Amino acid sequence: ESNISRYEQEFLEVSCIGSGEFGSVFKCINRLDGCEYAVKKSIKPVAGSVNERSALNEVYAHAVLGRHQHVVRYFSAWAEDNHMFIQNEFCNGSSLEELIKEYNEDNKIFSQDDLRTLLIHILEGLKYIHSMSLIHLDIKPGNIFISREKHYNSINGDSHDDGFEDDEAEDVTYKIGDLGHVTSLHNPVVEEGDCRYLPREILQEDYSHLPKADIFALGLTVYEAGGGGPLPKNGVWWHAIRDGKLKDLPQCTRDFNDLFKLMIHPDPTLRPSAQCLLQHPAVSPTVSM
Ligand SMILES: Cn1cc(CCO)c2c3c(c(-c4ccccc4Cl)cc21)C(=O)NC3=O
Repeated sequence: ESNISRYEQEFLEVSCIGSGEFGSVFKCINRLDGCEYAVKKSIKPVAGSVNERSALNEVYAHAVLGRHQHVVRYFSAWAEDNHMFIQNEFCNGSSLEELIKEYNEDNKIFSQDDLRTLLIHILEGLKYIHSMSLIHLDIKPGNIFISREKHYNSINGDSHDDGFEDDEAEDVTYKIGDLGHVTSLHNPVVEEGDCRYLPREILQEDYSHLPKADIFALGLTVYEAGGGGPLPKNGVWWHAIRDGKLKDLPQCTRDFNDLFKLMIHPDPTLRPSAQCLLQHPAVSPTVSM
């Protein structure tokens, strides 16, 4: 019957985990499989509007991008009673934006190794997205979600509990989410992302090197996680960054700081690709045979 909502039928709503002009995101439990999901509920966009294109883009992108460890997994999308729903993988460790806020409040900083892990995970995700001739166009801390898995490896196999939690290891996985700005490399329809992470060439409507816009945004995202934020939305400092000027992060080496400058280079052709950065000595130190 039309008045029974699929959302209510299939999901138990646990809590609201985000809301904005886009709509609201809920942590839900699927009544059939008992798993947790993130379900975004938004007002159904007007047919033919920019919002509809963006909403359809998101679902097309998820459908094409299938499954990758560093891209938030998509399960389903549907429309009912003037709303649109998209059901994604629930990442239990909140967003990078929230984690950066916590670190700032607790006066903690990401170590260079933490930054390297973040960089590698998102580069792997971007390498996959770009390999499908797609561009994300809104890489930023608020669109990077974290999954944490606890592993209990029994130390040297003996069963007695020495009372220390050292047998608890925690794996953190960073995932690219929110594919609402994704566009195709070949016939790009650019919906600009957050201006704090936007390279100058996109503002000037030069779409000839779109994958490098994601590299630029990732460079500033990792820089911000390392304590380089908050990033300007406009003004003199916004332009200084687009001229390639970034203060060094004190916890990082010369090489790592130079990596940020390379990723945000004013000339997009001089920014390395995701594939190239993954082989950069400062990112994955080459094993000297
Ligand atoms: C605000 N917010 C908080 C979270 C939980 C992070 O620990 C979250 C998620 C998503 C999304 C999301 C973003 C864009 C489109 C659809 C969804 Cl479900 C939003 C999320 C998503 O796709 N998966 C999430 O975990």
